Amino acid sequence: MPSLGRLHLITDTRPGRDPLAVVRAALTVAHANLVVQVRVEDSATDREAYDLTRRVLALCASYQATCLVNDRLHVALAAGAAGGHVGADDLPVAAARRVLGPTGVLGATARAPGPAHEAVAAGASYLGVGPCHTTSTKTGLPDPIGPAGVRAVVDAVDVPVIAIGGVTAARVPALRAAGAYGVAVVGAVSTAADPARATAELIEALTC
Ligand SMILES: Cc1ncc(COP(=O)(O)OP(=O)(O)O)c(N)n1
Ligand SMILES: Cc1ncsc1CCOP(=O)(O)O
Ligand SMILES: [Mg+2]
Repeated sequence: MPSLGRLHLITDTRPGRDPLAVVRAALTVAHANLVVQVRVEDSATDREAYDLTRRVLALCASYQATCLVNDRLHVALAAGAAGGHVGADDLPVAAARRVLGPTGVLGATARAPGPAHEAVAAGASYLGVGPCHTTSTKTGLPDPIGPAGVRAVVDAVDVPVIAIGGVTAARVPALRAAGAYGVAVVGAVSTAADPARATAELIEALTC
């Protein structure tokens, strides 16, 4: 597998957002450092998820950036994405690995060392770990684990750890110090007045 990008931009498809404009802006700054994860609302149809993924893939191709699909691995495969991301309500990691095959990029959500170890043993290529901080993007999450919680997972696995949840450029140094390989964001880029600038600040914090 080529090296994983360090900035994961998760599409924001809430009403009033323009996910493709945000992805376009982020790509002009982050290039191949960007992983775009296509995440749609649960109420979206597979056709909508597929169409958005195809459009994101077309944008990513010009920058050699990676495109993954959240939850819906059949959409990932049908659209030609590099892989997908699963959590507790999705296919189990071992089943997801069978769907994607040995070379697909497979992310799994984990919040603690035990489940993290199990996810890697079952075939996860990377882990999404959080929520690290309070987020308003997703409801129903457990309490934030903070950088110390990230460190506990990092110490338990040998795959890249992507910190998620309330991540901002200002919070990246502490997450990197805790061993995070990269970060995943929705709001920090999607709700920024200038998404390209917000992306640049995140990349700077991730690579300095
Ligand atoms: C990089 C990354 N980490 C965690 C998640 C969350 O996945 P999940 O727990 O399945 O929740 P939903 O995103 O499906 O609501 C993620 N998507 N990406
Ligand atoms: C999908 C998801 N899973 C844990 S936090 C989160 C949302 C992260 O969004 P933001 O970067 O706006 O906090
Ligand atoms: Mg999920």
